[in-house]
Amino acid sequence: MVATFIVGMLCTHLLCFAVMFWLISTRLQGDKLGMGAFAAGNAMLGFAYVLQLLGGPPGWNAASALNHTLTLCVPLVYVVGGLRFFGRAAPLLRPLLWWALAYTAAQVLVQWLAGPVARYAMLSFVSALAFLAMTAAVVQAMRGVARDLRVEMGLFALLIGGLCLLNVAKGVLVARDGLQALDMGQRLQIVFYVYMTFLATVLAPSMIWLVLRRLTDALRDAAGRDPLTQLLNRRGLLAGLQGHFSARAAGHVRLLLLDIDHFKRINDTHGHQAGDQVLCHVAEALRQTLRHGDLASRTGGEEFVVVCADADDAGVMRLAERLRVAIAQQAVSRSGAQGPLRCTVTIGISQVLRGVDGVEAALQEADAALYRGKKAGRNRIEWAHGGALQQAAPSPAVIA
Ligand SMILES: Nc1nc2c(ncn2[C@@H]2O[C@H](COP(=O)(O)OP(=O)(O)OP(=O)(O)O)[C@@H](O)[C@H]2O)c(=O)[nH]1
Repeated sequence: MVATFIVGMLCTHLLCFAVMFWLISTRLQGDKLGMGAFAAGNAMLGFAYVLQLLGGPPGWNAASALNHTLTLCVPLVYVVGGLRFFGRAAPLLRPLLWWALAYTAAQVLVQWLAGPVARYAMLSFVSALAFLAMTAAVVQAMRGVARDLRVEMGLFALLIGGLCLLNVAKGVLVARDGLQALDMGQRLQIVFYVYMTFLATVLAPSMIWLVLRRLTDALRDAAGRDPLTQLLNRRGLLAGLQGHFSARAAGHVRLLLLDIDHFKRINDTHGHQAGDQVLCHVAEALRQTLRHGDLASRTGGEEFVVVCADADDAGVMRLAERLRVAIAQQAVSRSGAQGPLRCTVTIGISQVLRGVDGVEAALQEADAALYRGKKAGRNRIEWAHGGALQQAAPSPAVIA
């Protein structure tokens, strides 16, 4: 009676969360974060328990065979959901059909050759193997794709590992005591159902928490990025600087303010679309040239700010020069049969910055230096404390 009540609650729980996962997946556009697969997995497991409740005592019939196949398909469906959550394009329907067919055939064979006890023991041992593989996969993910979700993944590994052990114990009991070990009133069965209910109670809300985390991270990231170049915007730049200075071993930084030369002329001569391509070209040059730990942002129309971390004067100068040359030398990639287009930048470098409080002042210093560079002929680098350290080779700002 107690076991029947627990399994009834478990079914309700699994089916309710199946509906919730499905509803979430319908609200997500593009990346569904595996919610469709998790909904299917919950629905299949819930249906398997409904079959168990309605099917009566263990034995060989269609409901029991379907129950076993469904139960064994669920780990596969959850694995596919997990892969999709982490951005892998994992197919579901075809592998699921093959797996269901293979396991149903194995059931018929084992039932025919060794009888029902062997078939039930097989379900427990194969389930244990599947959960062992899932635990190993979750632990592996903690070192790779799920590095930012270590705590959550650790909890999942622990819970799925427990399920693996319970299945081993159940398989051993079935092999030793026969089908009576599966009586719903047996102690291990009750422990099993309570554990499953606990899992369903903990794992389903955890999944929703993970989706929420992913969505809020994506929102924060989008709010801090420039949609055209995918570099940070001003808000992202400030957040990046805050992150840098809040680290215990944070060193000083310098700000490099880059402004594309005669950008208005590029727009006027080649059109706004070409202007946008030039902006993307500069952004790409920044991405390719900067070191890990430096930050690149587009803070205004044709204005970029680079944060150069922990470098001495010579290092900052080398970086600025590499940027200037990279932008000037590579032609802007343009669609269609248009001729090559090049651009140059003028760069102003701020004094050393040791905390976020000084950002506005540092930007003003870099801006004043940049202004001097523009006045002095463009395509050059100027320090905030005066004096051009690099006189650029004269080159036309735009060669069309
Ligand atoms: N294509 C494109 N143009 C933009 C964007 N944002 C601002 N602009 C244009 O950038 C131009 C900036 O021109 P100016 O500030 O006069 O500067 P400049 O022509 O680069 O001259 P110097 O900086 O003195 O070399 C303006 O024509 C803006 O319309 C954008 O997102 N895309």
